[in-house]
Amino acid sequence: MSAPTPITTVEDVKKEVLTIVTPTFCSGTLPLNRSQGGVFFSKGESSDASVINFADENLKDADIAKLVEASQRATFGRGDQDALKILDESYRKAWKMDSSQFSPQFDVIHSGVMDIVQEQLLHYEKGSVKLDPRLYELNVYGPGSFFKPHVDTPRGDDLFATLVVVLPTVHTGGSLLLGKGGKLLDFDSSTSVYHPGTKAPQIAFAAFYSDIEHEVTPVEVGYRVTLTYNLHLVKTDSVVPKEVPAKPLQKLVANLMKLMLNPEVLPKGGALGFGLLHKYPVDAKEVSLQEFSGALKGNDALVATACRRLGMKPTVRVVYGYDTEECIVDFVEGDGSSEYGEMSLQEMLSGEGFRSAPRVRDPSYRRISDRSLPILWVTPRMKMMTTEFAWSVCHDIDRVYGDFVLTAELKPLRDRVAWLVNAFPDLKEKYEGRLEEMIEQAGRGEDEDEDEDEEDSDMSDY
Ligand SMILES: O=C(O)CCC(=O)C(=O)O
Ligand SMILES: [Fe+2]
Repeated sequence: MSAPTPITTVEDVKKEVLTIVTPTFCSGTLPLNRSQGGVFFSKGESSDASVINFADENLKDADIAKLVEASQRATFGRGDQDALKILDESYRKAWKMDSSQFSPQFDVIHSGVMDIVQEQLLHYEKGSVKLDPRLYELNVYGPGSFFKPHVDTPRGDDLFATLVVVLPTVHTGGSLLLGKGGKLLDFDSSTSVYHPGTKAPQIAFAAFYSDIEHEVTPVEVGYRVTLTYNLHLVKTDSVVPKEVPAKPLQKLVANLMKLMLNPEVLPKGGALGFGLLHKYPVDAKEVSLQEFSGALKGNDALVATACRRLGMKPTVRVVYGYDTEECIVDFVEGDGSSEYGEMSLQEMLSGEGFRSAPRVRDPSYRRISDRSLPILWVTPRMKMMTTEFAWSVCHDIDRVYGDFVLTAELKPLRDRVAWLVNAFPDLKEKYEGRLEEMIEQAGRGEDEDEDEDEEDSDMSDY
């Protein structure tokens, strides 16, 4: 039997990256004791507080009506500025209380909810980050209340996910649908806020990356009461040991490895490019780009981890586009100057003197380097100059969701095969000498092209 072919194509890897589904949400239920069921609240200015206990099996709609009385009509945000919050009951019809007005006894950390959420949503990310839950609002959805499809406002660069805790009340309707039309999850909390056997009150929770589209379908009967938390990314000193789910990662590593071994794939080196599947908050006002310091979500984190395992350093970059031109720039340290001389990003995006050559900056240089690397796109890239971005610049909004790409530098064939053989000793055996043959061939090719290479090294076109 002859040795297997150690190659795969970009199309194969693309198909794989796009079909792996790392969870983008998680949901569950937890019993609610009386000692955790109380919610204290005040009527705004007034200092007398009332309390309702949601673990009380005899809780009546009339009790919840008191909560409604102390609440305001819910607005929704455009951008992260309160001045831009809009009251539009054709879009969101519900009541809300800001976190300054109420205090739940329920503890989202000690109850264990955050452990579950972190485990699921930080799946493939390094163990040095965790999610900090910040209580945001209490919402009451009565009969006819709903929230149309939206993504949550990117409050701060570190907003990562949203957690909704549904308190036990008798109601029907009011499903949380994740993904367009609920294609990811139809979370009908009305059927899970009481234990199916014992009928004991319990909370139902769902957490999801904040850039995922979601909606709440109309409540039909009763009240649906929720606590919402913004889950912010924070660094931790204590590195949490993690068990990374092995299967999808192993499969992707194996496939990417075969792509690296394909002599037709960037034999002289370059970079693999992946359009990220999720969006991340960016500061729309910052003309000098800042380093991406966040954690990656779901499949994006999986791709970065797979690249790292194969010795390719993944970097998150941004693609700016204007008209038909585009360029890829790195993040600079934020000293006020852009990559493009003294030009601001806005000026750059408005077309004045825009540099159209897509380039990858060598990470070891402060300025964009003259060395441009060809990029082979595995998954399609998005452009940053979206209508949302333009809207934010015009309307003075601080943060928007941006589209990012991940690039992983690919060494010339000879070097990368040598690296792989060293890191994965069983490769040699598996491909029975074919790798040496390939290295030799690649070496010959490089020698032949050398002169030509030097001449056009600044001008390589993609
Ligand atoms: O109540 C829910 O399930 C989700 C509410 C929501 O989308 C929000 O408050 O932004
Ligand atoms: Fe939302």
